[in-house]
Formats: sequence, C-alpha cells, structure tokens
Amino acid sequence: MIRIENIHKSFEDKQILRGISGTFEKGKPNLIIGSSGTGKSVLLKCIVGLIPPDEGLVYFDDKEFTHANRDVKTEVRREIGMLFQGGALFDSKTVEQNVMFPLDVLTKMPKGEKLDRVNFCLERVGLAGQNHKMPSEISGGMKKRVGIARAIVNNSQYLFCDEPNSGLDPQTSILIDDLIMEITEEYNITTIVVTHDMNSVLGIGENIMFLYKGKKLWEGNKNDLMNTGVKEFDEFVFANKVMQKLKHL
Ligand SMILES: Nc1ncnc2c1ncn2[C@@H]1O[C@H](COP(=O)(O)OP(=O)(O)OP(=O)(O)O)[C@@H](O)[C@H]1O
Repeated sequence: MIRIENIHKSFEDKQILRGISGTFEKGKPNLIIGSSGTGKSVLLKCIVGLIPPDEGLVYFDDKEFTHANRDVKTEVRREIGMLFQGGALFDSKTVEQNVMFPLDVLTKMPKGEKLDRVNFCLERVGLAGQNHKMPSEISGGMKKRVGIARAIVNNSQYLFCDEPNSGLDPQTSILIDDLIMEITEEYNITTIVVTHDMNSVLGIGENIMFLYKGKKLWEGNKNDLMNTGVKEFDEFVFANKVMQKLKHL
C-alpha cells in the first residue's frame, strides 16, 4: 500500500500539485487519470522520488519515504519497478539483457539464477524464447511486455506505469492492461498506472483518482463513474464519444 499526504509541488511560480492526499491499495491497479498537463506525471515522479515534493509525505507501507535516510530510500527503491512511457528499453541490449539489467545492478545473484528469473518473467509476460531478439526486431506491444518483465524481475512490491498504452492499438492496449492487472493481483503488489485512456479506466479502473489542475477532484471505482456529480470529471470522461453514447443508453 502507498499513502500520500498533502503533496504540493511548484515549478518556479507555477503551482502544479495543490495538496493531494490518497491511498493506493495493494493487489489491484490504482489509476491516476486526468487531462493533459494536469499533473499526473509530476505526482508519479513525486511518489517515486524522482522529483522532491515541496510539501507532503509519501508512505510505502509503513515507511515514510520523502524524508527517509539514504538506507531506507535505497531499501524502498529496490522494491520499485517502473514501466516508462514508450518502454524505454536499451536499444543496444537484447530482450534478455534488458530484463536482466535490474538484477545486474541491484543484486549479486549468480548468472544462472539471474537467467532463471529472467526466463520466468519472460514466460509470465508471454515472451518465452524471445531472449535474443533486439528491441528493433519486436513490436510495440512486445516492447511493453519486455518493460513489464523488467519492472517485476526484482520481485518488485511497487509497480509504476506511466501511460502504458501510449502508441499501442486498442486491442494490444487491452492485453497490456490485463497483464498489468493480472500481475498486480497474482503477486499482490501495489500498482499505480497514470493514464488518460478511457478504455483503461473502464477495463481496470478499480481504484481511480481523478486530478484536475493539480487537485484531486474525485476518487472511486469504474462502476461509479457515470454519476459522480463532478462537472470537471464528466467533461473529461464524456469528451469520449463512446462514453457519451453509453451515458444516453
Ligand atoms: N521539470 C519540470 N519543470 C517545469 N515544469 C514542469 C516540469 N515537469 C512538468 N512540468 C509542468 O507541469 C505540468 C504538469 O505536467 P505533467 O507532465 O504532470 O502533466 P500530465 O497530467 O502527466 O500530462 P500528460 O497526460 O500530457 O502526460 C505541465 O504544465 C508541465 O509543463
């Protein structure tokens, strides 16, 4: 579980995050949604410690992270897996080397053990036997799968996904969403997905936080999103033509 309390962040005189609090639960995907430029990625970066918040606290289970000492930060960071926008694979490394990278950097595991773990993760994401392919030889959807395998290879307890569907067709997006959800449930990890994809919201939106101009305006479940009574949320959700039709059924 991850809990945030009153997160504020400004860049120069521009206030981006204005006091966001909330809980991201274990074992089901937690979505941060909202329109472009509303602060979703900045919030994610504040949570993982890539950007220091100006104010506020971030708890990874019982550990406060933002003001923790170096040892605690290192300990928490070892438990974090990240799936970046666009996959962010190393182009000059094979699929196997990409997935093994966190184990090379963070562990002293013997080579054979690392390979077993890599093969286990590749199999889990449906890429068994693709070890020696280069990123340029695989599709966008496969790259995301490699990214997911790399994010979980170190038995991560926390998984962060920034726009995991960017650049994918709708069908592949659903497969990637389903994979993220299955892995989250299966390994009982805390997963946060940043997205503005309504298909993801409808598919895996168990715990949704809606941001608007740096504030949390609504949170809830995909089953509640038809009648939130929040105007800004409706404008975001029903900008989508499919959603407009559903509302009028
Ligand atoms: N390092 C930075 N320095 C200055 N401004 C920044 C920085 N990072 C983000 N911003 C600004 O913060 C605002 C929110 O950006 P953010 O990337 O969080 O939006 P977002 O909701 O994730 O949008 P999108 O869906 O388009 O990715 C934007 O106006 C952006 O220009």
